[in-house]
Amino acid sequence: MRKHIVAANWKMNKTFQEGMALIEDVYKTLDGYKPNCEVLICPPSYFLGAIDKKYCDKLTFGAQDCSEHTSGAYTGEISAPMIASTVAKAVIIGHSERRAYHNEGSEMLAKKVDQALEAGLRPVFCVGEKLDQREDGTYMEVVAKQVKDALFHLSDKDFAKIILAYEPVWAIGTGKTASADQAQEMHANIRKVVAEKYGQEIADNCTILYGGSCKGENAPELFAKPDVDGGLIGGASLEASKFLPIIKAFDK
Ligand SMILES: O=C(CO)COP(=O)(O)O
Repeated sequence: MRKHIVAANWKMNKTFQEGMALIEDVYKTLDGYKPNCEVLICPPSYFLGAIDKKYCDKLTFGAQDCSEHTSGAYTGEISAPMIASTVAKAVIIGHSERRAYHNEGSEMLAKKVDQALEAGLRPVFCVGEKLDQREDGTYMEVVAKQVKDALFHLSDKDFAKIILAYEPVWAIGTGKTASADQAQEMHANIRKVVAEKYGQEIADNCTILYGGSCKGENAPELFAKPDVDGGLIGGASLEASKFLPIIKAFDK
């Protein structure tokens, strides 16, 4: 059966001290409790080298982005091998905020995915339509194209390492969640697109997360859908007490 994951994307929030305290808080809330999902925390990259390995028995860690280059004169960039030299085991790639504010398109994202895989990191690859694409009815094609253009050069073996995250841009940080039916419709279509290229078994094993105003109140309904395998959580991951109910949504 495919893996269920609840992932935190802290984005550009928390000072170092606040971040370390939040990791400790999340860890403590899991004391004496075994989640029915993997709990993945993606803080700003500069935290990663300082995270104590003791947390890794309950939490996994990841970065929010990596460079498309391996090393060299790219001031301010952080490479996949650098990330992989810390506790991190995963990296978010193609978040809509990177696509929008840093002009990241499929060609660049394909290179980032290659870098991550080469370094032994699991890419959490984000896709999602904008509001006008939802409204004009092209959202299925838009998202299918994002998946194909950045990922379909991969071998079966490499594609099997990809975690997908469907994050409708209109639902991110807006308080407007996709309904569970809207998420299910999209996730099922993504799985179909993957199956057409990589076969049913790889598609059935592919974890597809939902992201966009996911919180404790709506997570149980979203995660109950057959093709929704967890969440990629922004705002509600910034406090342990708000994050825990999302993790617990898999207990229901
Ligand atoms: O972008 C997101 C996670 O990557 C979702 O953010 P919010 O949960 O704040 O809407």
